[in-house]
Amino acid sequence: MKQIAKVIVDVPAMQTNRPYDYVIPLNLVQKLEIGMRVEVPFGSRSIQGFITEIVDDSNYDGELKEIVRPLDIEPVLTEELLQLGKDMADRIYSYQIYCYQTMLPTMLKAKYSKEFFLTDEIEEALWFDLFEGQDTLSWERALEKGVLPQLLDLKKREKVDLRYLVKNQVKSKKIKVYCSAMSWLQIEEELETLPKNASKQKELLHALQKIEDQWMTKKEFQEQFDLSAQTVQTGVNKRWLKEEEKEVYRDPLKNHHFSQTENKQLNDAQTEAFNQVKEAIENNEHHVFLLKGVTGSGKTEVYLQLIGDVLKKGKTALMLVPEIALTPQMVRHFKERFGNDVAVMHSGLSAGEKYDEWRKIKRGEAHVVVGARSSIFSPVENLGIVIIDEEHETTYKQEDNPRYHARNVAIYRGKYNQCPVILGSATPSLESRARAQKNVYKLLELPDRINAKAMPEVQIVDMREEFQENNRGNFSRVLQEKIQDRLQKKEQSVLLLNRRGYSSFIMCRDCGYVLECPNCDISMTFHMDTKGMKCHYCGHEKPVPKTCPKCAGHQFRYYGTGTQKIEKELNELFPEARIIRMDVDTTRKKGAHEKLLDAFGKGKADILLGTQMIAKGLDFPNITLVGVINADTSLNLPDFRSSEKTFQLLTQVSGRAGRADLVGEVIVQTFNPEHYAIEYAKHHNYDGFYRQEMVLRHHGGYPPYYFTTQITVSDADEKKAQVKIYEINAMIRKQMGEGTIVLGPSKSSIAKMNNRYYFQLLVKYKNEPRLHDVLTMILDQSQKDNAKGLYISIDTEPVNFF
Ligand SMILES: Nc1ncnc2c1ncn2[C@@H]1O[C@H](COP(=O)(O)OP(=O)(O)OP(=O)(O)O)[C@@H](O)[C@H]1O
Ligand SMILES: [Zn+2]
Ligand SMILES: [Zn+2]
Repeated sequence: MKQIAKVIVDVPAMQTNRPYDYVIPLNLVQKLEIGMRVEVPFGSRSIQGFITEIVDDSNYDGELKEIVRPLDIEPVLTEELLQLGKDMADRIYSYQIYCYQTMLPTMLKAKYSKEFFLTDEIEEALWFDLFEGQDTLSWERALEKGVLPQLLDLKKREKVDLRYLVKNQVKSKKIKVYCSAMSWLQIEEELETLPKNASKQKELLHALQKIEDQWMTKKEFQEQFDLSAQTVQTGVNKRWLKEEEKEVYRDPLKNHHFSQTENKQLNDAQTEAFNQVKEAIENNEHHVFLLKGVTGSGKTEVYLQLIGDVLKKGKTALMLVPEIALTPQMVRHFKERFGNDVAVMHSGLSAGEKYDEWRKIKRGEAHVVVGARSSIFSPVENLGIVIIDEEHETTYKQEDNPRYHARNVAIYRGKYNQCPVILGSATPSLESRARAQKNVYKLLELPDRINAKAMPEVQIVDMREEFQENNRGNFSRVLQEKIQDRLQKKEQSVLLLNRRGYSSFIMCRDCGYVLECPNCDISMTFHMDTKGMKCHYCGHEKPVPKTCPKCAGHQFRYYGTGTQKIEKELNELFPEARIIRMDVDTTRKKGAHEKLLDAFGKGKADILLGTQMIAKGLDFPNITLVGVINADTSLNLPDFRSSEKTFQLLTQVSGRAGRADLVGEVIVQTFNPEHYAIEYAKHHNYDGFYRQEMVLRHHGGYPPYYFTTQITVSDADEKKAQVKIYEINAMIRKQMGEGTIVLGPSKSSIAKMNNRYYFQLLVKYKNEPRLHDVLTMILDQSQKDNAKGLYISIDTEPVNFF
């Protein structure tokens, strides 16, 4: 019987954003499944695609081409993910192919070679025929021999499997493991033959009697039985131990030891929150819960117990954490509770590690996924709960195409699986809080810290006064005193340098010239470590000029304060203090982030100085002082969310102080002490902030009162981009209803980037059912321009305004 596969092809364009029909070759009928990748002819070439549907008939009039070959032996996308990709592409004006590719680990996107391997015994004749007497068979060889259909059959019978080998030869990882080569009795005999003084070897033999047929690495052997490497090697040489190679998952946490933790006794507020969600789990009901709990209120424990509950039902759980909060401390909570049932996904993993974690999830070997934004696409089945911690974080929105928001994807998956979604935060986004107000989300609150611990006292320091009194440094006198005090008491301090919306640049003292990037419309940033200038948008680098390009003056002024400069100042003020600095420079190396935090946790430093990345998730008992060096920089951004972001940052970082027995204290230095974001943060008053900010948003016509969609046009030719944005502007204005506001067109605030010119338009609306069609049409019509290098991008609910 003839079968047709509908395939989304790897041609990201509006016209090709729909399935194409291909005939399934006869020998693959009944063997291909939806969600598999296939190679298909397209025009004159061969490309990759995803099967989204298999049908008996095609409406296509012309002659259909055949699928060239499958690229997988089992689906890489589930039915749910296929559907999600389709809906998502439409909602966020992207292409299905982009959405599907985003869902997969890089290893599956990269170029790869593949091999079949035996997982079970097969008939000898077949073994010789297919595998030529070997354990593995490369994919190419299988194609050459034309035996793919037979292999797929064997796969169905669970006799063979396929593994991917990346071009650069990162194979599945193998390690050597050892096991006793002798029976208990044989060992007894061996013991008799040993001389009296061979005590080490005897120890080894006794150890072997204990492990029986358990396989271990040499290292495990040494550690478990307290033996030296040499002794173990003797055992190998004497053939007391037999050796074997074992395929292992690359375990990014291999050096960590996790001891099992038990559920904590929940307090009243935790219990109440837990029960409400549990009810939804019991009834297989989809609800979105907003768990608003002050810092240190024990949100994590609630997540843990809910996940435990879901696992007991044989279901799976997705736990999202912002990338920078995905610290070992965070992961540890989950590993300690659920052990190997947890897969961890974040950008710090190598491609191989990510692929291995993904496979664990796909195969159902891990039921809990803890990860950053993109792990919302994990191929879990039978989903029982989705949790998004720190739900207010803007990094949950991807800024490149596909511009999805993990929160929306979470809700989609929650609906699809009829399971609850929890959005947790001490400082919920205004959008989420407002939805809870309208009962779209259910509000759950943890108003107090665990054990009724007090919130830390926050003191605001007016830096203008410091200035007037001739303190030109970055540390106010109070903050200096407090740091000194902590040093004496051997307690720890955390200092935050707010770098949001902030850059350091150099300016000519004589003429005021500021060095700008030649490709972009932005001043270049000065980097202390390399003593060079760099453009943050295109990466262009330059040495610091010796003379001013404009007036040939020799003197430059350095603006802005980097963490290095602050560290230097700290060193001068407190020569005896041990300082750990955490910023992009000190955390670039893999594992550095974790090492630094670990050292701080172990008390190897008195002060942790860092950027935003230290504001979250730290739960160290000895931190009693938090200092915010500059609260204001993020207040001055041309973004209607600048107050919200500042309030969130201050609240989060304050939350690091006094979480255990010691009382915590916070010093916030600012040039705007009367700003409401700072005032409310001082009093830990989220609700007050929420009310005032809502009034302002209402007046300004901003979210959550309005939806926003931003349209950006860019081209290497400024004129062309400008003409296009005016065209779009006219089209939109003509069709939009009353009450919809169109702002612009205007130059983007970074009007030139990487030698391309940017223009934008912002549409604000409450209810605009036609907008979607109009925008889709605009994208449709822009195909020709696209080929000539003019790009239109549409961002729904942008989170960063520049
Ligand atoms: N029911 C409980 N009994 C005792 N200790 C608890 C309980 N629940 C949580 N804790 C402990 O309280 C501390 C704070 O909890 P947790 O880190 O989960 O707070 P959080 O709400 O996630 O805070 P943040 O938003 O600041 O990250 C942790 O050390 C945790 O182990
Ligand atoms: Zn000059
Ligand atoms: Zn640049």
